[in-house]
Amino acid sequence: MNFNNISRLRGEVKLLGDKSISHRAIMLSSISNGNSYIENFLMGKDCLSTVDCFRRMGVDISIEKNNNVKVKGVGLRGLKSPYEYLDVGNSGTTIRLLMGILAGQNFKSTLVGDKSISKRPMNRVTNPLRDMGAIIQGRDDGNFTPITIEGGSLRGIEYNMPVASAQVKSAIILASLYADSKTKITEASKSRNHTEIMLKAFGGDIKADKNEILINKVENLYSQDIYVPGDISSAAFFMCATSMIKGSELLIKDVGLNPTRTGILDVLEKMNGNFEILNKRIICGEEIGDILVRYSKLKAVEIGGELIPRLIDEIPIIAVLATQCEGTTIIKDANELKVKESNRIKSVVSNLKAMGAKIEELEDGMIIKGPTKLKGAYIESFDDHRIAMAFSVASLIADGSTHIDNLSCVNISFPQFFDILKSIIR
Ligand SMILES: O=C(O)C1=C[C@@H](OP(=O)(O)O)[C@@H](O)[C@H](O)C1
Ligand SMILES: C=C(OP(=O)(O)O)C(=O)O
Repeated sequence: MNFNNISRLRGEVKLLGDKSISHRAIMLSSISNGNSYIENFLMGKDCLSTVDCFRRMGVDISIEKNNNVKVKGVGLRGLKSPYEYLDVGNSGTTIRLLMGILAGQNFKSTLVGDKSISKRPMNRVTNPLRDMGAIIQGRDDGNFTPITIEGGSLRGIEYNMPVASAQVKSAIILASLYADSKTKITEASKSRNHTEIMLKAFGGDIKADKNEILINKVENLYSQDIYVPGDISSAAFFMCATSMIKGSELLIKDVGLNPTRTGILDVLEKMNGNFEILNKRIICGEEIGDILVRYSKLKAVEIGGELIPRLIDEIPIIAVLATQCEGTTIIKDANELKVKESNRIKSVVSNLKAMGAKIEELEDGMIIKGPTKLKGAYIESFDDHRIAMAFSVASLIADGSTHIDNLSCVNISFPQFFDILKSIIR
């Protein structure tokens, strides 16, 4: 793949559904009563791992034309004991949210995943679920896969979140559906709230006010039709590419704009980016709109604190963008990057250094001085989809050719990435 000497990006694109919302749509539809239709589902490997796990527990899920999915819900207590391992592949969202649901089942099940998953910490979910009464075993006292969960009757807990993580929060919310008393979760920094929004639509008894969430048990959840908005985390690659390449202009249609996910827009605005939000509306409780973005001369910013959970997956591409900003960009408070598909602080710093960027690694982030003309290099993706895509964008603005290993990992979250990129290169 070589994208040297492109002159600009132009056009109109529509992206497949948001990854976080697609996972939740399969999970909640599976444990509700009735048939749910999911439109614009993300047919990426991670979301298909979620589909596979629920099929193994007896849920009839059919993938139909045009990225639509039909789920025949089995109800809160209708999942069947799987006779094989539940394989979550590369997906942190699948394993952590599923652990919450499995904690409430009257059967024992074992979760496995790929090499990357086997290194990601699960004790952040294991600990609160054990407090609720689940029996969980796994390597290093339930911290790493394979993880076996013996579910059963659970009790509600009061839980102050030690890390800003929507996966942990969602696992506790989903387990609370099976608990005999109320659960209260308090977040220090607000993480994405798609579970709260969708669960309410399915008939869950959940109240979310600022950083506090209260959940009570219900007898049933009821099926819903869900439209999944375009994934802002995928849109971010094209928004940043367009902002960096002179003469570029791109319209990205129907993107999810839930405020817990729009940190990238706040950053672009602070950098002096040129973009407009058009056609803003709400569908299935989620904000959605079109993003019209144009090239502009950018300036450095400081990124940290409560902004981090609102743009955590976008940091690799933001770091690439920062190399083109005038001044010093500081990214801090981003320790969570170390426990993603790769250690994203190290992956970003080593690859940007190889391309000639002025970048310094911090314990919890990085410092980038710009603007720098990047040069082509040999890039290691570390089999991390966001690293492969961020550096594919970096290659567009680099002198000389860039080689990135294992580009196929983009299929985890964005199988159409290269097709869409090719379609907008002018
Ligand atoms: O809940 C979710 O769908 C996600 C939450 C985030 O992880 P954490 O909860 O670990 O921050 C994010 O990085 C991941 O891509 C998706
Ligand atoms: C971290 C990510 O996903 P997950 O945690 O679901 O593997 C991601 O998509 O960047």
